[in-house]
Amino acid sequence: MAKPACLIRAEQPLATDLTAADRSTISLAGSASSRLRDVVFVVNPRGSNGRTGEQWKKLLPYITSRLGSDCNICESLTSGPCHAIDITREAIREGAQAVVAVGGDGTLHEVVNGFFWGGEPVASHDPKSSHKTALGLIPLGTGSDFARTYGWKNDPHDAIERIAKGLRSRIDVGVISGESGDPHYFINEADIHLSAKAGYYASRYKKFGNLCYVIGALQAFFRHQNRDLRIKVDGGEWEVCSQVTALCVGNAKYFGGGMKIAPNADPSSGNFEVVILQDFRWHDFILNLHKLYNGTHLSVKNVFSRSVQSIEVEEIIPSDSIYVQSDGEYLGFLPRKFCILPGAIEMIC
Ligand SMILES: Nc1ncnc2c1ncn2[C@@H]1O[C@H](COP(=O)(O)OP(=O)(O)OP(=O)(O)O)[C@@H](O)[C@H]1O
Repeated sequence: MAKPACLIRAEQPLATDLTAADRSTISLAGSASSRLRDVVFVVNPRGSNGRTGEQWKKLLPYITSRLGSDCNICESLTSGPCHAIDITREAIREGAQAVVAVGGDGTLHEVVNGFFWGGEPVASHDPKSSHKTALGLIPLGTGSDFARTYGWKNDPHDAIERIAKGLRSRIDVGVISGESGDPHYFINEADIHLSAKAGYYASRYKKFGNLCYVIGALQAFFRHQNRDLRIKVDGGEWEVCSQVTALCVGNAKYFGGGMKIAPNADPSSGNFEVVILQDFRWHDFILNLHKLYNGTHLSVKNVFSRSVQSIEVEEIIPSDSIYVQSDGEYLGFLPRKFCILPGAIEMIC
């Protein structure tokens, strides 16, 4: 079975102390003023197959002119997977007004994980500080699925206007715990089995844009076997879910580059929408693909949806053939429990 590219462990003590190199990646693009609050832009130059970095270079002068009189613009380019987590933690500790993820869902996922450490929200070093750091997003990824729930396009100018207005809304965050108990956070979707395997393969074909998800799904069906799982919802009794093709825990509506998998999910509701596909074959997937994209698949035979605050999942016969991803990032283990943290982050919406 494939190994995850990077395992985010929010309790890793290493992450508390940033190296000088980490600090130096946060640079001020405008003229810094101590009166103004910092807005830290965490940019993945490799997002969308390198297009994010190119777009960012053109965007920075506009951001400086649009926002520079109200805040210190801090630019921080990530050097590789997981770097965005450390940058975010450091920015929050230094009292940033906002940390803005610039890239796709993977970058947003890492920034969200940077809002937590040791199972707790990260706080400013300054005990007198009363403000909370907000999360912002300039969606510039391949799928940019989280943004779709809000109707946001990959249009950076719209995103900059949202940041300029600065309206905040509390949104829920999902927390995943494995056997070791190390928490791992997600903001969009966590999903198990076929869809996660499809996402894993899709990541190899990002140069084809959104088509990567269809290629990934077709490849995932090759040698795919549905699995019997048991689930426990909101601490109730264990229930058997036979022949599960995919189980999706939606905090927001979309995954896989625009599939509206959890059409009733709302990141401000305090609940996940869990959608379970059972006993699907590749031809069921093809026949219902248009319904998955427009969110009308809940009426299809063997598709079940429910609103939950927590769900525990186990394989009835343990195997190492179950793929799991959170926000499109491959996890590499079947976590025990998915719980909602209501209103855990203030987002610039
Ligand atoms: N400097 C870097 N070099 C290579 N990979 C990086 C770098 N910085 C971040 N990454 C990794 O790139 C991955 C993908 O980035 P991102 O999600 O921004 O773009 P995307 O995959 O094109 O978009 P989407 O996830 O919306 O489909 C992230 O998971 C992150 O770990």
